[in-house]
Amino acid sequence: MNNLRQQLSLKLETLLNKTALSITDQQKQQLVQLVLLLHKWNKAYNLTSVRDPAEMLVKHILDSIIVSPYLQGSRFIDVGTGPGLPGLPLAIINPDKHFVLLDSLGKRISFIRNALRELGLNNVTPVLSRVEEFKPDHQFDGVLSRAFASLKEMSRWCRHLPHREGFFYALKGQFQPLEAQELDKEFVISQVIRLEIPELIGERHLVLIRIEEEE
Ligand SMILES: C[S@@+](CC[C@H](N)C(=O)[O-])C[C@H]1O[C@@H](n2cnc3c(N)ncnc32)[C@H](O)[C@@H]1O
Repeated sequence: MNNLRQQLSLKLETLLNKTALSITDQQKQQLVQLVLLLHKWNKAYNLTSVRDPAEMLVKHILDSIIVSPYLQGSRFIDVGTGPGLPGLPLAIINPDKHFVLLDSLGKRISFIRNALRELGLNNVTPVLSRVEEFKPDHQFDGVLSRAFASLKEMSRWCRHLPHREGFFYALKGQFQPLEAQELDKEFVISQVIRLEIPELIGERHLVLIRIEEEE
């Protein structure tokens, strides 16, 4: 395991050098620890179809933290987070922001609770709920999602979650302009950002959506 930890640390360093992201040594160790936990619990909990830990670094860790420079505000919710993606890697590198990680599957939330203890993170609240039924005390600066639902479904189901100036941040492969046309009238796409992820084959996009309320 120590050998694997070293290999992953070296690979993470190489990947990060190809990005503009700057993170502390402790955060790098926590990201590697998260991959080791995903690898360890994957068989029992069926957390991800990616089995190879080195591939997890690219497809899960880099793919999550690459969003960090675009986040505006301090309170976020990651809906349909699964094993905490993109929320857990983002929480690791943004200790000053708070993340609610929500999923309707108990096993995935159990994994996240266990990971929080192992990683010593205190800026994350795991929530077991269907998103449509979740009633937060306060609305959020941002609603994150990755591999969750179409833009139309996600925006409808999560309409109650962002505050007036908040954004939806949808992390996707290809961006289809047709998906934008299908959105309900009050949802407006404010930005589509093409993301560059080292060693990842295929396109990645971050779609920012806001709600335009009628006067
Ligand atoms: C394909 S997984 C994606 C997980 C993670 N975001 C990722 O990128 O790896 C979709 C997740 O959404 C959750 N989910 C689906 N419908 C949901 C709902 N209505 N409310 C909350 N979670 C939901 C599922 O349990 C599953 O963990």
